[in-house]
Amino acid sequence: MSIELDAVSKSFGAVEAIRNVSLTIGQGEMFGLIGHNGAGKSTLFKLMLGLLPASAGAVRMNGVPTSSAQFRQVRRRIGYLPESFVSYDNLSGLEVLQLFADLKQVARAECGRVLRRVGLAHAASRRLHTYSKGMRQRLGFAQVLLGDPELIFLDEPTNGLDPEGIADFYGILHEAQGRGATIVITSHILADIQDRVDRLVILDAGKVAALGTLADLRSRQVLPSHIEVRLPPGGADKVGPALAHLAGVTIILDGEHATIACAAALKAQVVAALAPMLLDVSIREPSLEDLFLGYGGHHARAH
Ligand SMILES: Nc1ncnc2c1ncn2[C@@H]1O[C@H](COP(=O)(O)OP(=O)(O)OP(=O)(O)O)[C@@H](O)[C@H]1O
Repeated sequence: MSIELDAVSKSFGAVEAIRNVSLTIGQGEMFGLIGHNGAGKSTLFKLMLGLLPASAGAVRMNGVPTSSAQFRQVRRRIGYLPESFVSYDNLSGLEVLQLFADLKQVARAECGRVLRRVGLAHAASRRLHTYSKGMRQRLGFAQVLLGDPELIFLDEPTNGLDPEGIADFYGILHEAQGRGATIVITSHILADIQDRVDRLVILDAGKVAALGTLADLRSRQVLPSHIEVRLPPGGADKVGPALAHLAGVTIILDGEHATIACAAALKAQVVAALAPMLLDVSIREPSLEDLFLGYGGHHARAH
């Protein structure tokens, strides 16, 4: 399913939570939504789900406006995991899932398969109050998967999951993507999302600060690459002279280690110039965290 936002704005009284956002998410895409606290991520999700009406502009799914009567039919094909998945503590995992199956008009027989898929088969008959945070999150994810949705919205889905849980989770998402599902995901764990989404948008105070693939975002911002080297005793003194012919290179010396920041286009020349004296070298490309801070995510530090 494709999603189209056409000049969408949303105000709550004087607060402009979303300002003139236009973007298209293609069918089968894994799309990331990044932004600091209060940037408007949850509001944008709710607008896309048709849970909130836009103050201006239009949201369409496969061409169907979320404000139209036909959207009820489209909504059946959507799976949604809210930021905090709360359910009935006195029910078992299986009972909770059966409740969701009934609400979604999906056969209850699907519940066992989905519980197995998220690794909860062993705990199906245990009451929810005995579940850990990660198990609850897995159950929330199981609820999303019921009925093989064509569009999956996940708000901070890896909260509470351990590294194995996160890997399982993305494995399942890739299966869904393989059968053509479109996936929209928010995360504060930037390192977690950066190698997994096809494209992403960075929201800043309700506006699109950046939109594209990670490579697009990196190339537009021209952030430096960092080359970290280990040198033999006395090597540090030779780094400056060896790189003197290259413009725009910053060198930080720390004993036998040096970090050289330079434009991506200069990496090979820096390494070649230092090659005779290198004991070890590693290159760190700008991370999503670096991009996020550069595109306005610095506000996140205040929270
Ligand atoms: N129902 C509401 N009434 C009034 N203001 C709201 C409402 N919902 C959101 N806002 C405001 O809209 C802005 C965007 O909030 P939103 O929850 O979308 O941000 P977010 O990016 O999801 O933040 P977080 O990362 O903290 O969950 C904030 O200033 C928030 O206070």
